[in-house]
Formats: sequence, structure tokens, C-alpha cells
Amino acid sequence: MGKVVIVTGANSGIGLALCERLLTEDARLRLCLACRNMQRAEATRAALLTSHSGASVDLLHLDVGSVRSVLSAAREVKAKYGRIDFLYLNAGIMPNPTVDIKALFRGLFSRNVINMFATAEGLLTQQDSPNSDGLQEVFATNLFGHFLLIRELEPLMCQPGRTSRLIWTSSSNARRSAFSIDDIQHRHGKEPYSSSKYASDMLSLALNKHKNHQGLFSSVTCPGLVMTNLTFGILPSFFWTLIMPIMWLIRIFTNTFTLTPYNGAEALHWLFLQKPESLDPRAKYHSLTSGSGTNYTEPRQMDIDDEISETFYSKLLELEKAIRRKVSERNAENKAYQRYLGEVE
Ligand SMILES: NC(=O)C1=CN([C@@H]2O[C@H](COP(=O)(O)OP(=O)(O)OC[C@H]3O[C@@H](n4cnc5c(N)ncnc54)[C@H](OP(=O)(O)O)[C@@H]3O)[C@@H](O)[C@H]2O)C=CC1
Ligand SMILES: CC(C)=CCC[C@@H](C)[C@H]1CC[C@H]2C3=C(CC[C@]12C)[C@@]1(C)CCC(=O)C[C@@H]1CC3
Repeated sequence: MGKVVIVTGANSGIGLALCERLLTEDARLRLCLACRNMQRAEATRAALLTSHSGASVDLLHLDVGSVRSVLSAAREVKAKYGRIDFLYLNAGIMPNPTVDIKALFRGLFSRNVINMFATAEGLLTQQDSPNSDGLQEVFATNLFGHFLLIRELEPLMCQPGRTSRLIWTSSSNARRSAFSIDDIQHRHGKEPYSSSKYASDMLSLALNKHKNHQGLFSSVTCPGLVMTNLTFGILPSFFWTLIMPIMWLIRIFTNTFTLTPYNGAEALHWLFLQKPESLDPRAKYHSLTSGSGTNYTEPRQMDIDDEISETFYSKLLELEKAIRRKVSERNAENKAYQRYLGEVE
């Protein structure tokens, strides 16, 4: 049987390019597109089948930012597949971004310019708010929903005699100083995106420590700067049109400007071809594109403290317990209400 690969956020950008690349790599793949918008997912499936006729492409309804949706999607996966070879944790959001234009101009004339373009350090802030589960939206989508999905699918991914892989789409914007262990959801700061991506780096390390002996391996990737819906949302479209030639020029000097989703998916695709035992759990695998347009993958060490990563993992397990309690209370209330309706009717 072909490998089972699930990709979250598969209907656009890097996720979609990855699906294209995986189907080209392995025609026997059983690919599952996990998306929140089924209309867009259907269109994506049709497009993939046009270029890869005969491929096996399933759809899964998953809003990774909603606890209820994650639990129901996980039930569907468990009923449908006997195994999962790869789970790509790719869906992500950056709501209400603001670019500090002054800092951008200052940065342009400083020695830090390359680092600024590679990481957006000091340039970007976002506004976040709580969702209907009471979790901060960015944390819920970029991190916690994926964590809950992993927890739900652990029985399928930790089977004797088999290995399963988790591959996160992190970012060069992930920064230790944006994350606080006392505010893991980033309720009080202005860099929820950076915090959530740093959180995924730490979680990956902790998962390797706790799950490698059960055959579950986790890796972190950075796609570089890619022009997708997410990045187009950062600045007005006329601005992007104006600076696009400059972006292609900068790319000659900055290998992190991968720019196209195909290039950005390089490390995600490369990891698909590697044996998990050969990978470094402390490395982030970067998609890079040289000035001449050649794609390659390079591991770079992550700035993570083992103790904080362990504390973070414990905090996530605690939060999971609290959320599950809330869900079962909500279910009990709903059942009681349904019973009451049945009695009065
Ligand atoms: N573009 C870049 O430069 C970089 C991107 N990344 C990361 O790459 C990943 C992919 O983003 P990218 O391709 O750039 O951007 P896109 O906006 O094109 O893709 C994001 C995908 O995530 C999906 N998504 C968002 N929220 C949810 C949700 N609640 N449930 C399910 N799916 C959801 C989107 O679905 P929908 O179409 O319904 O919105 C979309 O398919 C993200 O994690 C992002 O943080 C990392 C570094 C750089
Ligand atoms: C003159 C010129 C080229 C201006 C563009 C400035 C900024 C809009 C970009 C510079 C670095 C970029 C960047 C990202 C978004 C756009 C920039 C801030 C990301 C934050 C996008 C999402 C990520 O995960 C990482 C990217 C790092 C670099």
C-alpha cells in the first residue's frame, strides 16, 4: 500500500505546492488534503487530479483553529486510515499584520539589513484575539490545534515496527524573545505569530524526546520568504506590485528569498525523502534558493533551552486536559438540553 500523507492547509501556497511535489515524487501516495474550506479543497483536488490523473487524493474537513473540528477530523482519520506515514503541520495564519515602515527604512541602511529581510525582526507586529474556544486565535491555529491533532492521532502514529513523521512549517520569524513561558498563548504581546512559530520549534524538540522510542519523529522547516496569501496580506497589493522587482533583485543576494511556493516547499519535500534517524532534532531545515535559482535544504541549529521546551510540553498537556474537560461538559449540557426538548415536545 502507498504511503499515507496528510497535509493541513493544503489548498493554497506552500501546502499546495508541497502536494504537487509529493505526487510528482510518488504516484502511489495516498494524499489527504486537510482544509477548512471544502469548496476550495474540492477545487484543489480537481486541479491536482488534472496534473496527476489516477492519483489518490482524499479530502478532510479540518478547521485547525477549532477544538471541535480537530476532534471530529481525527475521528474521521482514525476510521479511514490504518496508518499515517507523514503528517504535515502546515496551516497557519498571521492576522492583522502591521509593518513598521520607519524600522524598515532604518534597517535598509544598517548592517543588519540581510538579517532583517531574512527574519523580519523588529518589522512586524500583529493583533490577535480569543476564539470561540477561549484560546488566542494565532496560538490555536498555528500551534494548539495541531498539537491536539497529534495527540488524537498518536495511537495511529505510534505503532510497533513502523515510523511516522511530523513535519512543521515553522518560520525564520520564530524568535525566542517573542515567546514567554508565562504567557504561552501570547495574550499580552504584539508578536503572536513569532511566538507561535517558536512554540512549534520547542514542541517538535519535546515530541522527539518523548515519542522517538515509539517510532514518531518530528522535524521543523522554514520555507523562507514566499509570496502567498499570507504574505500578500501584510502590505497593500499596490505596494507589492511596486516592490516586486526589488524583491527579485534582493533574491540574488539573499538565499532565504525563495519567493515561489514551489521553492518554499523545498525543505518539506526534501524531508519526505530522508530517513528520520538521520535527522537532527535540534535543527530547523531551511528551504533556500541561490542567486542562480537552484533550490537546496540546509539545517541550522535552533535556539532552544531543553528545560523550557519540557515545561512548555507539560503546559500543553495541562491545557489539553482543561480543554477536553470543557468539551465533555459542553457535550453533557447539549445532551441534557436535547432530552429536555424531547420531554416538552
Ligand atoms: N509565506 C511565507 O513567507 C511563509 C510562510 N510560513 C508558513 O507556511 C505555512 C503556509 O502558509 P502560506 O502557504 O505562506 O500561506 P497561505 O495563506 O497560502 O496558506 C495557509 C493555509 O493554511 C490554511 N489555514 C489557515 N487557517 C486554517 C484553519 N484554521 N484551519 C485549516 N486551515 C487553515 C489556509 O486555508 P484557507 O485557504 O482556508 O485560508 C491555507 O490553506 C503557514 O504555517 C505559514 O506560517 C512560514 C514562513 C514563511
Ligand atoms: C523593500 C522591501 C523588499 C520591502 C519588504 C519588506 C517586508 C514587507 C518584508 C521584509 C522581510 C519579510 C518577511 C516576511 C514578511 C514580509 C517581510 C516583512 C515574513 C515575516 C513572512 C512570514 C514568515 O513566516 C517569515 C517572513 C520573514 C521575512
